[in-house]
Amino acid sequence: MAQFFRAKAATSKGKNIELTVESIDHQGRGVAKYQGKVCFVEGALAGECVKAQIQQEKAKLIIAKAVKIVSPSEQRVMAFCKDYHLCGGCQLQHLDHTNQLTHKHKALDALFMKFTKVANLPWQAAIESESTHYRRAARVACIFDNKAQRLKLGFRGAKSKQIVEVAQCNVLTDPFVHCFSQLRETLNRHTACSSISHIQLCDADNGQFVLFRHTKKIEQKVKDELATELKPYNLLWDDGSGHTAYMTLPSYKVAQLNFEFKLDNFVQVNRAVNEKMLLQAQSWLDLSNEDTVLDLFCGIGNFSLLVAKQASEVIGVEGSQSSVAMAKQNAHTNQLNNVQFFCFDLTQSLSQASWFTESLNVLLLDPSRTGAYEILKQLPLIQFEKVLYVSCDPVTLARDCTLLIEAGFKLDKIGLMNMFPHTGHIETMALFQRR
Ligand SMILES: C[S@@+](CC[C@H](N)C(=O)[O-])C[C@H]1O[C@@H](n2cnc3c(N)ncnc32)[C@H](O)[C@@H]1O
Repeated sequence: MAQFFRAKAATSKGKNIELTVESIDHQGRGVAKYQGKVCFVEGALAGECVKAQIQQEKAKLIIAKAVKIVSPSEQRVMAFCKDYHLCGGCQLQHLDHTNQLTHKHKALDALFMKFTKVANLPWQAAIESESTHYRRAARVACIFDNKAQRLKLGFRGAKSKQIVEVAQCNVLTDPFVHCFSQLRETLNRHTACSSISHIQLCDADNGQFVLFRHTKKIEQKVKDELATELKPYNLLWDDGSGHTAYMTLPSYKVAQLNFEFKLDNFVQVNRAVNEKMLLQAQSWLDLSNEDTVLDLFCGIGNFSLLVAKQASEVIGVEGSQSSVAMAKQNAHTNQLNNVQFFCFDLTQSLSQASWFTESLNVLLLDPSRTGAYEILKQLPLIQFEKVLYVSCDPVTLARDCTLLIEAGFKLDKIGLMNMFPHTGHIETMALFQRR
């Protein structure tokens, strides 16, 4: 076959350009134009003039990072974390807290307009918590640095595998704000800890849990020494075999219900927002003992158990076997007999779903970021009177809502839940009623 010479495209990566930022997108990035291309600028705010460094250039768009703010916006504030510009955890610390919510509203307005053509959304008051010390669970990355002969631990840098060795993190709840130096020093006293690949922190209602994921065997003697050195944390070990021995399960309480979980289950990380979110769901749904609720992506039963207190029957569906087991256990210990849980991959065909019945009349769904398009496309939506969509991704929410609107539902209420202040995450609750 003939071989043609193809010159390499000139790369603009690393080039500094000057931009005037027009708006910010749903991920909190500045949006500007450069030589006819749309340019997304990390760390830049609407109205600012910035010097930015190109990270990536494609046919129609450029990804860049602000390196100098030439004329700052009035909404710009000093980040409260000294590692903010390196750490990938927060993206909006440079935007003042009240304007973060305004930005998230505008982003959703724009996405709903784009996908559903619905304007003037029926906004309700946002659910909020303290803007710092709100995060009860986090994952800490670890790597053994061969050159320095020590275990490094911290958070991954923005879009990078590098570990930023933070000294403290003020979005974590109090017990874990300063845990990093203690963990670093203690683990580095034990050579056996060099194979720890990550650590999960969880500030549950019944204590603080720290799970170490490791790839090589760690002797019980070392684990016992660490348990003493890292008191009062409850230490847990995961060697990748899928079996972690729990003396006590972590748990949280909402409205007199007790939820136990394991650290591989999904739990909402902002305790205050979770509680308000559940109570808002209960109030918006306004269920009676004639309602039969389908709770899709139900996790450990966070919503299912609360709605089971009012509805006649609840069916919870979830893909993680371990979460389903916890959901069943939680229903049992909270003495709720009108709720059943099923393990099912909701991207699969509904014809395989033994849990589906025609008597279901209320739909609640809380999918992960990929949304719920596959299952919404298959469900006979006509049988539902109300749909409550809890979302952690505004793009998939707006996309999926087109299916609900096409099926004859009207958006009745929508509200932000500021689950992750200072980050680009946008969490939303939307209630649809049959027209
Ligand atoms: C955002 S969490 C919500 C969990 C629960 N509603 C809560 O409030 O804690 C999304 C849940 O969907 C589950 N999930 C993700 N993809 C799924 C799929 N394809 N099929 C079934 N469940 C899935 C995850 O395991 C997770 O528990």
